[in-house]
Amino acid sequence: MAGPIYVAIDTPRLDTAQGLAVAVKSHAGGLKLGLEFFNANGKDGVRRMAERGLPIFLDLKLHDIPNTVAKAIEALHPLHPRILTIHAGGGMEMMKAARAAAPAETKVVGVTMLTSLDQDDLDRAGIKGSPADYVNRLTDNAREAGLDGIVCSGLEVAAMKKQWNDGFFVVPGVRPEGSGASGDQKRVVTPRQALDDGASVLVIGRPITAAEDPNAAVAEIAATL
Ligand SMILES: O=c1ccn([C@@H]2O[C@H](COP(=O)(O)O)[C@@H](O)[C@H]2O)c(=O)[nH]1
Repeated sequence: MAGPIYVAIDTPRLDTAQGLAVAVKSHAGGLKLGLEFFNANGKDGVRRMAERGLPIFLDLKLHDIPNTVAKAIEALHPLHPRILTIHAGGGMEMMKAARAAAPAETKVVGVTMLTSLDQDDLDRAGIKGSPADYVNRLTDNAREAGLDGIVCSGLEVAAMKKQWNDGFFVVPGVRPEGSGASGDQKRVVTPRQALDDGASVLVIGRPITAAEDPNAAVAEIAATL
């Protein structure tokens, strides 16, 4: 892997996505494609992005019954994603089915608590305890189910790494020092902090893709790591 930064290419436009891939290529470790891109461009779009030569992280956050998730993952086999997300809240059987359905070379990681949520969101959902407690419970389940790792915020990654040393930790909600408002992200840390605390991969989107010069933006972030 060239580096820990996976750039979130969140656009429905294939030409824009390809332009961004070219712009960030020398400092990115991979490209993260999510629902916005996948729903607009499908598997062919993913193949076109893979032609750029960077590993592909398919962030589809699958969340359904075990059979449906397993079949959905089988349908993605031809794409050979390096990383694939499911929701850790989908239950033990679903996570086991997901891991079993994915190729060995794909890291299957469980989204614990979205970085756009905070304590208030947990309270409203009737979930007891703090974000740290909730992430901890779901991480234990993901590990027991045989997943490769989890998605969590940089606020939790140090504690999760401590208890799961060889886990694979994907950290979104990353904002460079002094980048101002964090928008819809509520649990946010800097790239340096996330990496120091044990992140395997940093997912960074808008601070790079919305910059006037995405290449300069990713280079600047990479220089802090
Ligand atoms: O908990 C999560 C899980 C996934 N994401 C995804 O990461 C990127 C973040 O983009 P930014 O522009 O850097 O905020 C985006 O694609 C999300 O779908 C997340 O943010 N939090």
